[in-house]
Amino acid sequence: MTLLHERRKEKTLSVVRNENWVKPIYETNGLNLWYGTSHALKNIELDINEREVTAIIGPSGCGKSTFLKTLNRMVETATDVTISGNVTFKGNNILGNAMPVEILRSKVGMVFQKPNPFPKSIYENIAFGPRVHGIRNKATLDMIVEESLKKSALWDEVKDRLHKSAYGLSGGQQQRLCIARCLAIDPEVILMDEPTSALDPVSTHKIEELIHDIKNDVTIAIVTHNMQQAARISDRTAFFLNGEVIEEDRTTTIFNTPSDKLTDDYINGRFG
Ligand SMILES: Nc1ncnc2c1ncn2[C@@H]1O[C@H](COP(=O)(O)OP(=O)(O)OP(=O)(O)O)[C@@H](O)[C@H]1O
Repeated sequence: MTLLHERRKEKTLSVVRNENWVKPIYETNGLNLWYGTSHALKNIELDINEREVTAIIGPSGCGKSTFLKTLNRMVETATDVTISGNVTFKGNNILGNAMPVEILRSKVGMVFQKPNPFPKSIYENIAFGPRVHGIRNKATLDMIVEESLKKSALWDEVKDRLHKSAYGLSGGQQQRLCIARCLAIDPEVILMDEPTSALDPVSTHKIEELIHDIKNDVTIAIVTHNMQQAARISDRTAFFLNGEVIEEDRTTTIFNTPSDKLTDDYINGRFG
């Protein structure tokens, strides 16, 4: 039995005993993924707990983004991808069309490394998702736009230019706009793939504060190469290496007393 399997068993027992009770929103069991013949994810057993921030760390090419994208079915449908195992969202299997992509993505937002606002106004970027979900009333849309921009700490900076192009915003503001766009559909989860790697330290700090502010309402899984960032913002951390989860635990444990030497070596900069 691997360390992870032992941990899972321990966790199940502690849930049964109601100790350190956590509720996974995503559960992955025996998840394997191949790009052609290249085995990118190997027997992943990793939960994402509700209303926690889970950091996914590991060296380049170890499968972090592939895992994250699997959670909203972004890779599974690509040509030449083979996938096996289970991924459940709130107890329901999401793989193989078991849950339509539109339903899943109405609950799970995604933020990428490079901000990707639509070529529309700031207002229209935020109103787009709610409109797709059938909201037409202007007063309601105005309220959603304002609330989403306030939650993403952007309102004060853009309230006088809501109908100007989103492309006129700085990179950091665009990234907060993309987070606001996710928040506008009232998601249960936001998946973030290196959301600050293209940003300066001040913008990075604002995004980290934003993550801290919204984490009571929304579950966050974040891929990051920045160890300090993972330590600062996450509750749990999973360390990936060569397509496997080597170790996952409370972030304080991973950074202070990791169980696996590989984790220790990675977080202390001895490789990767
Ligand atoms: N579309 C694809 N087709 C073929 N191979 C892919 C594809 N996407 C990723 N891979 C391969 O799968 C492996 C995992 O890639 P992935 O992008 O998930 O790693 P990562 O840990 O996120 O890397 P990075 O930190 O550099 O972004 C790598 O070997 C990569 O080359």
